[in-house]
Amino acid sequence: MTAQLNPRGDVAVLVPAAGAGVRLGPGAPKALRPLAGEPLLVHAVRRIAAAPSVHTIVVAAPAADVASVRSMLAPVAPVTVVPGGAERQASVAAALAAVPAGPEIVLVHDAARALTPPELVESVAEAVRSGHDAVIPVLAVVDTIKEVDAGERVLGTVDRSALRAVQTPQGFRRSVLAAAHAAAGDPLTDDAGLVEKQGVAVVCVPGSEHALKITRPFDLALAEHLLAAGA
Ligand SMILES: Nc1ccn([C@@H]2O[C@H](COP(=O)(O)OP(=O)(O)OP(=O)(O)O)[C@@H](O)[C@H]2O)c(=O)n1
Ligand SMILES: C[C@](O)(CO)[C@H](O)COP(=O)(O)O
Repeated sequence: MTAQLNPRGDVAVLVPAAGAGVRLGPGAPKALRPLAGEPLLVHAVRRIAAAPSVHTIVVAAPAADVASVRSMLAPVAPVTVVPGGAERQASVAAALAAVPAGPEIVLVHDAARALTPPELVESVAEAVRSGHDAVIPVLAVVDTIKEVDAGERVLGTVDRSALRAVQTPQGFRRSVLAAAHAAAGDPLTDDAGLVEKQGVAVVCVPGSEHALKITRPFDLALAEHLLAAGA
């Protein structure tokens, strides 16, 4: 059954899904690879669509797969699909350009974080709604972190108490994200980085273990187990 989005919602979610997935190994573009029999992108969009505040979803798909992604997502939720770019940043910019008038909160969410719970979408959106210009979900860093030189010799141990591992969805006041992308230079790995460069304060909210980014084969295996356990 196709999920209905909320016409009175105030949130647009951009879903960059155009990456190759090199670190996952050879195969189809990562967002189209199966997890428990369905593409990662289907899992991701289903969870976004279940968040009550979501008004619009725009997916940036691999350019060669736009038509097939449209057909694939039609039974899941009403989405707009645009061709992505060579870098994540370009994919996000393409999706942002396709957001209709209305939503004043924009979230950017990796298709690769396919098991992200709808509650995290809502908590990031609510933090923006409450007055923050830019919000990122984070987890504490659990390993000891070493700084090393080019020869893998340890230079020192980093104080991890001030470090955070950053997830998506990242949430922004729409005008703030648009201005950051309009001013963007060399590609950065996340949208909060662009906003930081504009001098905008970025605040953290608690992330979710289920929002792991499926990057390497182990992550895919872990996601299979999490799904089997009810994620
Ligand atoms: N040109 C790109 C590159 C990445 N992404 C998306 O950005 C998200 C985060 O990127 P990552 O998980 O690192 O994906 P890949 O770039 O595909 O991974 P790799 O570096 O292993 O190829 C993913 O949902 C990916 O599809 C995108 O839309 N367009
Ligand atoms: C946006 C992101 O998922 C936050 O952790 C991450 O920065 C994507 O970067 P990657 O280099 O494509 O893994």
